[in-house]
Amino acid sequence: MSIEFINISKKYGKFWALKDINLKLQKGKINILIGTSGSGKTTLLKLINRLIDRDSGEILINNKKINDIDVIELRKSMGYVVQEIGLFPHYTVYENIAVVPKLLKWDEEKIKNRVCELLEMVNLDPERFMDKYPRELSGGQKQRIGVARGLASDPEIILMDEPFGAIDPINREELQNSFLEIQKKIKKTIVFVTHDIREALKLGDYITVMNKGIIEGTGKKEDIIKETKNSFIKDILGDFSYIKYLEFMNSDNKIEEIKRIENQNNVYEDKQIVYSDFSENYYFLTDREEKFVGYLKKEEFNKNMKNLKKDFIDESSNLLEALNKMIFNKETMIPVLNNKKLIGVLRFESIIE
Ligand SMILES: Nc1ncnc2c1ncn2[C@@H]1O[C@H](COP(=O)(O)OP(=O)(O)OP(=O)(O)O)[C@@H](O)[C@H]1O
Repeated sequence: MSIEFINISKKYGKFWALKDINLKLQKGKINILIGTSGSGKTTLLKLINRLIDRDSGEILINNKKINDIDVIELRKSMGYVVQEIGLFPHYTVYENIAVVPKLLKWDEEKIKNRVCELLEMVNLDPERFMDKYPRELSGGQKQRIGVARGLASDPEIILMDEPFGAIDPINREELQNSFLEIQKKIKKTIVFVTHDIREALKLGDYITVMNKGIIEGTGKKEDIIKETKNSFIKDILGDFSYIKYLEFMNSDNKIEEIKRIENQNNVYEDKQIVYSDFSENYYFLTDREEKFVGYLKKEEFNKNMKNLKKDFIDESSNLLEALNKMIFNKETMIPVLNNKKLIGVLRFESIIE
């Protein structure tokens, strides 16, 4: 579901918390709102589920004005995860997660299945945790329950206000990783407030940078990273050099195809298949199941297999890992695997383009 803000303004007394905001958030993506303290991020987020009402302008969800939707229905249709977690202390983990499904009058069997599924999704054993009370959980575990609760009714939109803000760095990293794994499966429209640039770059597909109630810039993460004109955005990015950003980007659309060299079959060992890159600088060997074995420069092929290089990156690796391996191997490309199978190569040129 897309979310669109049209000429949205919000005043607290005489103070303009949001000034004429025009913004479209992307369906099925993680949309980050980042900015300095007091820039209006939380206000913008809470306008979406009408915890706060706008003074002027319209917010559209799937082209429908949210002020035309019953406010309770609107809230039931969205997940909401906040930093303070807000778990009910006298409810068990099960009861906390089941709040919205119960409001939606799901039958008990369906709720139970959903709670178990969600606990597994956030890496907590349902048997062990279902009947615990919030006071029996660590901060990181509570936050996982908070995320599970936000996802409970399988809403299309999930609003997250610094959900990992209060967690120590190690647990935070782990939670962010699980969250990315979950989002890969569920592909929800997520609006995620943070003031942590690392978190924004790690999690965001799209990033909106806010400052004093206005939007300084919005766009795909890759484009925000390359921003050179807006000094506020440059300041937010801080002393991150381009090489550091590579850690937050993956090889997605940069993988180059390879071609199978039919007549080279069995040249080396009868169990292997040969591929090359399109410019035929390298030859790649796989076994009969197409599992990667190694690669060589073309001129070395058939000569000396002891020079066979075995390094590769996984499709999900970030570009910094890829670059590291290239430098280590003194090569300008690295094979890319998915599930041990060779799917292409990544070149140095495509990292810097
Ligand atoms: N209920 C309120 N009454 C008066 N002023 C408010 C109220 N809520 C927020 N503000 C002010 O509006 C501005 C924007 O607040 P908001 O919470 O949206 O900022 P934020 O970007 O989320 O900040 P932070 O990162 O510190 O949470 C701030 O200056 C804040 O003091």
